[in-house]
Amino acid sequence: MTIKKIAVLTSGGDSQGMNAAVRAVVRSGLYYGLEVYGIQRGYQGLLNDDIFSMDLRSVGDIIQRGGTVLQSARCKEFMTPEGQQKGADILRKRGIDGLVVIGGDGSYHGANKLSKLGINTMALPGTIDNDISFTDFTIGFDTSVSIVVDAINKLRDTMSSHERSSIVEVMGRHCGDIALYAGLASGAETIIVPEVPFDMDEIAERMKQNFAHGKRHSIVVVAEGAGNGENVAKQLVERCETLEPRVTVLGHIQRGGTPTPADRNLASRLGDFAVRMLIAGESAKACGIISNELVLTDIDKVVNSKKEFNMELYELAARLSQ
Ligand SMILES: Nc1ncnc2c1ncn2[C@@H]1O[C@H](COP(=O)(O)OP(=O)(O)OP(=O)(O)O)[C@@H](O)[C@H]1O
Ligand SMILES: O=P(O)(O)OC[C@H]1O[C@](O)(CO)[C@@H](O)[C@@H]1O
Ligand SMILES: [Mg+2]
Repeated sequence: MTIKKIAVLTSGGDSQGMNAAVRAVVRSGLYYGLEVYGIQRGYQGLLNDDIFSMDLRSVGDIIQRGGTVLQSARCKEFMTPEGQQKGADILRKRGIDGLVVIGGDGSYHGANKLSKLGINTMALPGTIDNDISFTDFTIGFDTSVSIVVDAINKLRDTMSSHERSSIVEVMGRHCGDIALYAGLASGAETIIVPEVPFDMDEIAERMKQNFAHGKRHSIVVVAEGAGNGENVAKQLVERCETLEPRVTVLGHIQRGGTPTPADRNLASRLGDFAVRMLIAGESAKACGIISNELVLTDIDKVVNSKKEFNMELYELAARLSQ
């Protein structure tokens, strides 16, 4: 089948670089002679038939912008078989024969359902969480980690002056990658993630010992999926009242701001790849990057496997933070 019309949407939590990905899909699509449509507000916009034609100028001046010009949403109706059927019918009625979904694991599930209903679908990893398997990195993760590292640099200054401990809660509902990569890059003493069991007695004891041996401030990074910062601070004080922890919840700051060059380039490569693969007749695939090579994997396989946690990096961070 020759592809003529494609559409693109962004879904789930936004991520820095989604705009660069949308730009790449639109410009590559037009370059290869396709008609390209944008769907506003993710699957919600699809169900509302909120679909519009895009041209070269629709994606001008957005490569450097965080957020998503297509806007994003979490859509309950699309979780139902009836909602998914309605979405497929709308795409078919409009003659759209290829869909690019940019989003996280939940959005991938939605794309998988649409592909099972006969829609040619490509999924791009757009989430700060880095929780998608068959790709080393997701679009937005690098920017998010940079934001966390920048914040920890600042926290370190004041923690050092006052000889305190900083508890930094970062995003990652079920995935500790932001905590891991930001923790390693900022020399955090402790990294608490959902993938690795932790012992608060042991953490408090190590902090106490460190303090006694001259390391008089420390950084503890907690992924939200492993607990909340306030709770961690409370448990530490219960075990050692001299620790003086201060909690910072970085929250949605991690999802905003200009994407790093790494995220823009990843998004540009993946967006263009998705279009070329649709034209080549591929469908029901997830686009990713492994060892700097673009790779295509069945979406079904991706949504049914959990991303492997990088224990090597976790152990490295522990070795270097003594
Ligand atoms: N199992 C599913 N079947 C169909 N659609 C789904 C499914 N799970 C999620 N979706 C759709 O995808 C949307 C986005 O999913 P979710 O809220 O999990 O965010 P995400 O894409 O994982 O992004 P992030 O985790 O980065 O915020 C949901 O609101 C829903 O419309
Ligand atoms: O406030 P929202 O938009 O529901 O998003 C919060 C969640 O989305 C993510 O940031 C991913 O985008 C998670 O890490 C976080 O738990
Ligand atoms: Mg998700």
